[in-house]
Amino acid sequence: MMSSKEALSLMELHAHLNGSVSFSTIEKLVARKPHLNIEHGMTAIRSGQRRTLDECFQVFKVIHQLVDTEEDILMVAKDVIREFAADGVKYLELRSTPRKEKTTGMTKRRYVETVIEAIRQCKNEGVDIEVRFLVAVDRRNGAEVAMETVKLAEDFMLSTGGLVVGLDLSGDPTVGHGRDFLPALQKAKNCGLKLSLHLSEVPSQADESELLLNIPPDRIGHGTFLHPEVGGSQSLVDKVRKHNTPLELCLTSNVKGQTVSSYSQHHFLYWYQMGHPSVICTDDKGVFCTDLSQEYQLAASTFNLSQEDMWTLSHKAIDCTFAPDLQQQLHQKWLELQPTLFQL
Ligand SMILES: CNc1ncnc2c1ncn2[C@@H]1O[C@H](COP(=O)(O)O)[C@@H](O)[C@H]1O
Ligand SMILES: [Zn+2]
Repeated sequence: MMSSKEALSLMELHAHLNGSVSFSTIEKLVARKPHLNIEHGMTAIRSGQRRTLDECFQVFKVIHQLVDTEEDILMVAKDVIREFAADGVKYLELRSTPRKEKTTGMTKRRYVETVIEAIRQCKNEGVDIEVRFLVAVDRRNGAEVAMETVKLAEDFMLSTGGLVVGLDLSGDPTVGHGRDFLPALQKAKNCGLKLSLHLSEVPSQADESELLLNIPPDRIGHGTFLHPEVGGSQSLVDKVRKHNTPLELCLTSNVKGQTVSSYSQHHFLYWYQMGHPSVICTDDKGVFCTDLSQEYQLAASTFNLSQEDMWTLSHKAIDCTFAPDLQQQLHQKWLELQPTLFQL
């Protein structure tokens, strides 16, 4: 028996920086920018509330208005890192879209540098968490920007001593087509960046997923509509299984964003029962008002998982990180805690 949920060590592999901003950080940002007249109801989707995915993307626009200087980015990133650590997360892969803000003079390069600075400061302050960064490509910005972003990510991968580990493809899934991003994604892969791609987050992306799975990516975000029962196909499932590509699964995000009708209908069960690498993640803990330990509890209560099943789930996530240099030390950490968790 495990004594308390805090005792579980966790791995977070899918967290968008600006979607992870907590209520208390939003309050600090609002105090910095009272003229924007932004209330908390505009930046988060509370318990029991649902939004269309499109409405979720409007929420990100509001948060971006609040987070538009280097100082904001530094505060937001440090707060988010500390909050994940307080929740028991020992390894965090943050992802974020570099943004240029004309009005404040923030450049994309400074944006990434500031996130890296936040990671370094937390490390120096002794926060008990390892953090790595994925540079995100927002599909709404098109192929040319994607290629520039890959160059930026490559530069930072080389200059940060391995803190930048990969590239993410995200943004409104109903905008654009994955084929336009193939050259950028191929280039990223060839230069050693790991790829995590949001795939089949909405129905009718089967063609795109088929194409992007050929790269192949190193991990898949959501993959909600990959399997045949929900309009995907066996060929998509076979591709994912052939490469043993881990899935990053975000229960509350999908339920609140209404791509999944209820927790019990979540595709976690499909992949988990198959024994496929499935990693529970938050996606946007601020916007969806959750945290990683809550997502584990939800998975446990919905799918009847024991404490030991949860430990195994989080333990297996170690093999899915983009930081192979840390895997041995993380395994060690998990094994040291195991006897106290289960009183072996
Ligand atoms: C809900 N499902 C989702 N699907 C696709 N992309 C998402 C997302 N949730 C977040 N993002 C992506 O992350 C950005 C916010 O963080 P950053 O400014 O990059 O730190 C959003 O603008 C979107 O591009
Ligand atoms: Zn996501």
